[in-house]
Amino acid sequence: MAYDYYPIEKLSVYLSDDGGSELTLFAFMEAAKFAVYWLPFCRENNIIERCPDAYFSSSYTENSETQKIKLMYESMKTRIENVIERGKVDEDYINNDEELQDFTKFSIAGFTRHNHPSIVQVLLESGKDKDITGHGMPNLIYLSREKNKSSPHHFKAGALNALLRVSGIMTNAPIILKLDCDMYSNDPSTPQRALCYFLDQTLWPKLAFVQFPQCFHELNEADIYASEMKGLFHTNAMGMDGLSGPNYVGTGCFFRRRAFFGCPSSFEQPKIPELFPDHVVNKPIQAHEISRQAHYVASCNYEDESTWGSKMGFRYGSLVEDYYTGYRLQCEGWKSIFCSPKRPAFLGDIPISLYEVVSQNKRWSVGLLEVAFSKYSPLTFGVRSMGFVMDHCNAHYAFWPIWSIPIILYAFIPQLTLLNGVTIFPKRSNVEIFGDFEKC
Ligand SMILES: O=c1ccn([C@@H]2O[C@H](COP(=O)(O)OP(=O)(O)O[C@H]3O[C@H](CO)[C@@H](O)[C@H](O)[C@H]3O)[C@@H](O)[C@H]2O)c(=O)[nH]1
Ligand SMILES: [Mn+2]
Repeated sequence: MAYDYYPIEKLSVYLSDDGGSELTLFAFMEAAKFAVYWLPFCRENNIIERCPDAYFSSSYTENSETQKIKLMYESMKTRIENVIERGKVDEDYINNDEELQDFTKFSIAGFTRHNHPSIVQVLLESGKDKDITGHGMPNLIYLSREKNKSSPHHFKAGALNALLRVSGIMTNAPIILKLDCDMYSNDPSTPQRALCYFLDQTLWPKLAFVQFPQCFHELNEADIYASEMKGLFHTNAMGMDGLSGPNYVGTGCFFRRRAFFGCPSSFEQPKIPELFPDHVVNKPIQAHEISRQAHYVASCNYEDESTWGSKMGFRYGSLVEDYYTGYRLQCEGWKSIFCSPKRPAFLGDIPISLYEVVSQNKRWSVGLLEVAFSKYSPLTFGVRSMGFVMDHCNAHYAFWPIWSIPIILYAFIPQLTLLNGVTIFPKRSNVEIFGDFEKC
């Protein structure tokens, strides 16, 4: 919300809560109340570190103003932590009837994270809500899509498609930033950087997304599990940027809304005209009609008999919806750009325990193999759609899990042969080639 973006009223922040938790809604209500102080504070003091947590742990100038806002931030944090500890939002944390009504939606009979109606909650409305200096605030909207056990939810890709549609109904901005909940924005000028590419007339017709690298904070010095993934997020992306562009890596990526509706030359029509990417919303986001439609497009059966997940939106069928979606967009002829400024645009959390690393790698491996052995495999489909070199880059990812076989063999066989006295590596004297090298 604190981006350097003018006019700020054109910015809308959507939060997807796939867990359907009143605690998350409470945290966001608190964040909205704090934001009316924090945004003018950042603007007037030219703060670069706009994530409050990062700002207060940096070496900032202490004065009465910073002390006051820090106190506010700390008390907000304590309130949220208390609510999380209790596991529910008690009455003493609810300020008025309106808030009470919002929270009762979570206490209807049978409400669980896997089974509940869709909840769309406008926490801030641009044009109406102002900060303490009278400047406008961006829109802030909470969404928990409908879930029930009989409809497939398609994990993160499903959540993102619901977000795409709800944001389409409410504001329908042509450019979308997708950010994971474990990342924060580290540079207030990032939207300008991305927009420079989108506004370039030579790139525009085929440009689908601008990807920033995933960078992490709190990396331990040795990074013993090699979680920084420099090869994946930096080196390979830079190379692919010289071809059709990098892959989408799930977060820190600016998309053009149009890219989710078919290839550059043919448009895939959504069911309702309000979801067309060029539709201009001319009703306030709290209007009854908008709210009704937002609930409708966030419902479980909205996608029935539609091409959402196959030809439209984020693609279903792989646990790595990011790789799969980026790859399919490139197959359709879309291009992408890699933007890696000196100051990281986003910073995120990294898995730090062995258990987390193993489960992340397992998830990625299963997801990549799902693509490798699907009808859209880079070996068959990709190579025809994007040419050999670009496809080779994508195939390198899809078949990456197969590396585990030689690595496991290499990890065990030398020890086993050593214990059993078997020689597997050639003896130096047995190999002619060494002799030849020596002669050289
Ligand atoms: O059913 C789900 C599962 C996940 N998420 C969200 O997905 C995001 C990423 O999940 P995380 O646990 O952080 O996974 P990572 O392994 O760190 O994610 C990497 O790998 C994922 C799969 O390729 C990508 O989606 C991520 O963007 C990428 O950072 C989070 O914001 C979650 O809230 C959902 O919304 N619904
Ligand atoms: Mn993550």
